[in-house]
Amino acid sequence: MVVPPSPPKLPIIGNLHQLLGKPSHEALWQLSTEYGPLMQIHIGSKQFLIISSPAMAKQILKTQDHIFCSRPMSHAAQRLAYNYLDVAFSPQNDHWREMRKLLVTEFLGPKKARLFNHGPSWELMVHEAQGMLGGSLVDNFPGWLGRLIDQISGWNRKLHKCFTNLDAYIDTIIDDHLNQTVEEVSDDDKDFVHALLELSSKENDFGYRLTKEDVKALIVDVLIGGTDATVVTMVWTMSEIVRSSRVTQKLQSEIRNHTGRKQNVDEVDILKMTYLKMVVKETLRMHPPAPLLMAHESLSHCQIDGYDVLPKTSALINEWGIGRDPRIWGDNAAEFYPERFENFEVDFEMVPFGGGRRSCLAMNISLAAVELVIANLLYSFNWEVGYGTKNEDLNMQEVGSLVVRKKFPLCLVPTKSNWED
Ligand code: HEM
Repeated sequence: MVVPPSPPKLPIIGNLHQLLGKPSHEALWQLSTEYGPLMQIHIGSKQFLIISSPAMAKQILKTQDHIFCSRPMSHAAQRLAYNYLDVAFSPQNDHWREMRKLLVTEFLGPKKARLFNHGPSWELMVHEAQGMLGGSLVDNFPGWLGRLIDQISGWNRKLHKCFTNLDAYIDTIIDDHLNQTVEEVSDDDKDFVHALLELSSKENDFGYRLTKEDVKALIVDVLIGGTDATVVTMVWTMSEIVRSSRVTQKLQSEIRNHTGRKQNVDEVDILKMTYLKMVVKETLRMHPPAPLLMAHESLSHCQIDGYDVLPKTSALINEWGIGRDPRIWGDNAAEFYPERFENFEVDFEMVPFGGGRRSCLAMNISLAAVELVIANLLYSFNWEVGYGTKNEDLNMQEVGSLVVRKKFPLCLVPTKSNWED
């Protein structure tokens, strides 16, 4: 057996001590500069394969996708996703396949069911749930030690409270939908939850009838995974635009030229806006909302680049690090420069939506939503950071591990632009 290079580890904890004190994606990127693009680390008894180059990412997401298409089990995912009834956290199995097909047809298919209205309180709850999904010791230290630490540290109590709140919140979403009368909701008004509830009252086209728990688990995916990642991307995009007057001017003139004089920018106008697409792409290069994507677990033994990889190894692709690597993006890798995509054919250098069987199924609608929102914000308004801070000095600090967002909320002051005069 030839195992991938690995930093020296300590008894019991493995490499845990090398990840403390900074975000995991940063610590892992630093280690990879010493141990290479295919590195193995251990946290307790669990092994992880850390991927830090486009060539190795291609191995996981394409060449050996049939092997790395499962997800690791974790206590938080099991609890928050109703015992893996969802898509995102479910191991590879028949239920996952059914749910994924269903999400694609109901959420992204011709009905293109819109997102439901979350109300004001969802954000905090979602961030709390994402925090829980980042870490239970019992996942990496099975047995009495992990259980004891999770009990003493209060982690179990926290997970229970988080799940109870989330579950109650999802119940209210479902009840609100069930209480609407046929007259109140026209076909055009129906959203994703209406679509799911209809499917729980009859078999779908694939002969499967959704249970209430299935419906709840799919709402969790959209809430915890989808909506937040899309909003986070909008915030990073707007932040990068505002920081650069050059990008703002170039983008505003593209948006206004292609839209002409009307109330709003629409989906058809967007199709012609090539610079806007490059701006969003550049944002995702520098600020992928999921910096390590989601772990892909191997189903069987395989070889990558001459190294042996054992079954049940979790592969983490350091999208954040690859996106900032000067060996790929040149000396200006740290600069927000959307024009780089004029001459850059992206393959596995950028995979902010993952790839292969477990890729994000909402890539196209999410990109379209981000582009539409940004175009409308810049069409009629100019934006200032205000409060005595220059636009170029906007604070860009990050926070979070599963999803990385701006540490400080983005507060901007709009002024109506009179560009038409
Ligand atoms: C800008 C917005 C978004 C980004 C950057 C994003 C990113 C990702 C990433 C990195 C993954 C993991 C891919 C992998 O493991 O290879 C993923 C999976 C997933 N995403 Fe998204 N996502 C976004 C929006 C959405 C939305 C709006 C939905 C709503 C339906 C969604 C639903 C999912 C689901 C269900 C999965 C799991 C797929 C599977 O495991 O089979 N995402 N997404």
